[in-house]
Amino acid sequence: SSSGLENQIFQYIDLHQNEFIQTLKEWVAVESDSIQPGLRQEVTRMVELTADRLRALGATVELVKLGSHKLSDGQSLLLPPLILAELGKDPQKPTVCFYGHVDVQPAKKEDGWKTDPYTLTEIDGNLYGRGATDNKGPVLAWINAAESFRALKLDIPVNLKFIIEGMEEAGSLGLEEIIKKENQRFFSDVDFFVISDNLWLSNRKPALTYGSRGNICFSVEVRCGERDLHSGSFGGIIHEPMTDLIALLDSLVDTSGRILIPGVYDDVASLTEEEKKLYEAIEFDIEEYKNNSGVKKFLYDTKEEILMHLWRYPSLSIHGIEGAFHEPGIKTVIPAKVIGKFSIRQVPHMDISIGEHQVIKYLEDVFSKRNSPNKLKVSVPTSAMPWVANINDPLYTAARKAIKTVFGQDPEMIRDGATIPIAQMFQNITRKSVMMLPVGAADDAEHSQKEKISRHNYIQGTKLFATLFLEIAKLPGKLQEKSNTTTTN
Ligand SMILES: NCC(=O)N[C@@H](Cc1c[nH]cn1)C(=O)O
Ligand SMILES: [Zn+2]
Ligand SMILES: [Zn+2]
Repeated sequence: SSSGLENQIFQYIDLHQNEFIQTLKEWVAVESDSIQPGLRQEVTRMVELTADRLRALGATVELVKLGSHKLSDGQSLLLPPLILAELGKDPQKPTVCFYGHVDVQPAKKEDGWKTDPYTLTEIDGNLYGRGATDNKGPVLAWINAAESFRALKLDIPVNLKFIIEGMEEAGSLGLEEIIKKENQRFFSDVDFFVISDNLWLSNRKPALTYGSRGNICFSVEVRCGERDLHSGSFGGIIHEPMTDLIALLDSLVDTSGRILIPGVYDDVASLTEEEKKLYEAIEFDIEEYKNNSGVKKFLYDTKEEILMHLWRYPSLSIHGIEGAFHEPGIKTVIPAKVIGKFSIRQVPHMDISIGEHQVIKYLEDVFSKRNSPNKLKVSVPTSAMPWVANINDPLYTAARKAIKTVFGQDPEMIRDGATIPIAQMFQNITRKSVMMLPVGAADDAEHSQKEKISRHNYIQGTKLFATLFLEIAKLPGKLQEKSNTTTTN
């Protein structure tokens, strides 16, 4: 149950919910798509808008330049700056660093959205819009939580730090270098890292996340010449790049979802009896999860198999083909250059560099058997490591308590099938505690045409973060440890 202080904060949050939603609407209106080069300025504008909001909160904000990156056509494009901000610097208080991203996946009304993706629209308690749950809503919920303390003239019981990026959906370009560089400076006094960039496993039951899969993204280019050709004048007498590419892509997974690249499963962590029991104990409604996807049948029928194939086994997905004719209608062309995009979600203890090598070698072998004179080029634009944390860490204890207070129930302890590149970077580079605390529900349709966050989850999420500040401040040991360090220094 909640304390008087918590009730005061909750009441403030409830009373101001429409203002919090209005800000989310302003953020969703910015088309901060980090994938399409033409929208890069909007991502930068979104980062600046976020910086303004943090300054209004009283935070000190640094905008760190990340340089530029090379596009597949050789052009170089400026990366949006990264935000490092801090609010409070009391050596007696623990320091919590929050990570979030304000870039979004691409979205167009024509993709099949019922509402305009960049106009946050409330229908039956759900707020639809690109970025509503991934990740603008959760970032704002954290800011709203801090703002509520300040508006009530209450002391925030923890020091807050923020790292907010604008390139997450494109693979967190430039991020790792900064974390390494700032480890001894900006991150040196951070005690806890909190990431809120994933979803619950259920539509209603809150969750706490202690692991995520990594990802290796591949680009497979097949080219026959400089320009597209008329399929009447050349069809039948040349080796077509698209035919080669489709054969390559078709060689990657079998109909049971098994990856066909030799060696890919070799290093995957073996399943212990103890781990097996974890899956049995989880509450997971297969029908609900299926409904959320809109798909009639999954590759697996049992809860245990489904969860293991999302969390602890690798998967391979084919995302698209650049250069392929994809518009409605007919265009009788032979594309001269096509680039297939696929990725492998990596799990502990797979090795990225071995994985890359195995995949490239396999594609070259398959291609060589086709006796095609076309040029094959395989590259790895981005990769990220999987992450698993220790759930006995005090940070998880604080979060469990906060969840119980706000939602009246214990969280499901889960891992995530998606990738948050920064999770493993934080853990590996800083050696501090890292936790993912989702506020969105399983039916939020991240990356899809019906992305939403419910009003309930957005507002309760704001309360959850405010409660987490209070719970972290109550953790034993930390204060003492900190004041000891201060005295000895
Ligand atoms: N909400 C997190 C998310 O969607 N992350 C992306 C990150 C990524 C991985 N490879 C390229 N981008 C994801 O697809 O998991
Ligand atoms: Zn995200
Ligand atoms: Zn995402």
